[in-house]
Amino acid sequence: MNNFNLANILTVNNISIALDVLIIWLLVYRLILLVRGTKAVQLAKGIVLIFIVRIIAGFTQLHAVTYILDQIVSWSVVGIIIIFQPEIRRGLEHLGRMPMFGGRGKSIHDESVQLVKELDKAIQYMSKRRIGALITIQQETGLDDYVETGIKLDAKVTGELLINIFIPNTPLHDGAVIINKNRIAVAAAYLPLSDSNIIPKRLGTRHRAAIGISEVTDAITIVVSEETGGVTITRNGRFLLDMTQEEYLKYLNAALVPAEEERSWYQKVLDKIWKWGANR
Ligand SMILES: Nc1ncnc2c1ncn2[C@@H]1O[C@H](COP(=O)(O)OP(=O)(O)OP(=O)(O)O)[C@@H](O)[C@H]1O
Repeated sequence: MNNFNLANILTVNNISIALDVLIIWLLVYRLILLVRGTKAVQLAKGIVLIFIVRIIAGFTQLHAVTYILDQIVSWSVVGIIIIFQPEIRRGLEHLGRMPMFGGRGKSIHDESVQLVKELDKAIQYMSKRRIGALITIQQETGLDDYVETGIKLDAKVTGELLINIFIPNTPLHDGAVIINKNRIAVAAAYLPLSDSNIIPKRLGTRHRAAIGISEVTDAITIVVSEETGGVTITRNGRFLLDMTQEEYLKYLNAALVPAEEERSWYQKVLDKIWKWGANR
């Protein structure tokens, strides 16, 4: 009965199996976050379907179907790399920006502080003058489907540019600005409208669009109301209405600015190894 032995469970083999599962789980999780909200999801569903049919065909000994599906599967590796190229590139860029790869953590922090500063400049200006604005900041989920609907800018985020975009009766003012990786990807983008019935009636389509995008992605969206000048932030289907400057700055800093690096011991060791390698 009493044969429970921790040493038997914590074998190198078991630990490596657990690590294996954990790493795969993390990779799949990050992949899902990356492709959520993009057309890649439909493609992923198709791939899963092919795999299911392949397994069934294997069990039921449908040799011709198995052969064809095997060919498709082996060629689809090349296809996947081509089709998912933007997502793969984004993922690798993300990896490359990790602090241990060249210690760029500080500059990501500084860039985010600057982003919040520029957003604040624009929000203050537009709020005081009742210039309506809709700004969506991409997080983990890809926003490619919505970026496609806008007019490409790929410009540095500055308060002045944001203000200029939303000046009424100018070509870019209608729709949303989408910010990705601290750059304005597009202006005049169309966001999905929420059909939630908890949204106050006084809020129109600009706010519905901001809540809509927050329901289907993890993006953070800022709305400046044309009617009241009120500032609203939406995220994960929730909205914070009529925020003061202090409130939205606190929110944006917490959500967008990574903490100044408090490097753990293993990160310090990795940094040292990386720098040692780079200096050779
Ligand atoms: N689906 C959408 N995607 C992006 N922008 C949108 C969308 N729907 C509306 N807008 C923007 O919102 C503007 C209309 O705002 P509307 O007055 O209906 O909204 P509101 O929530 O009442 O905001 P406000 O308080 O600023 O008036 C449009 O001119 C357009 O710029």
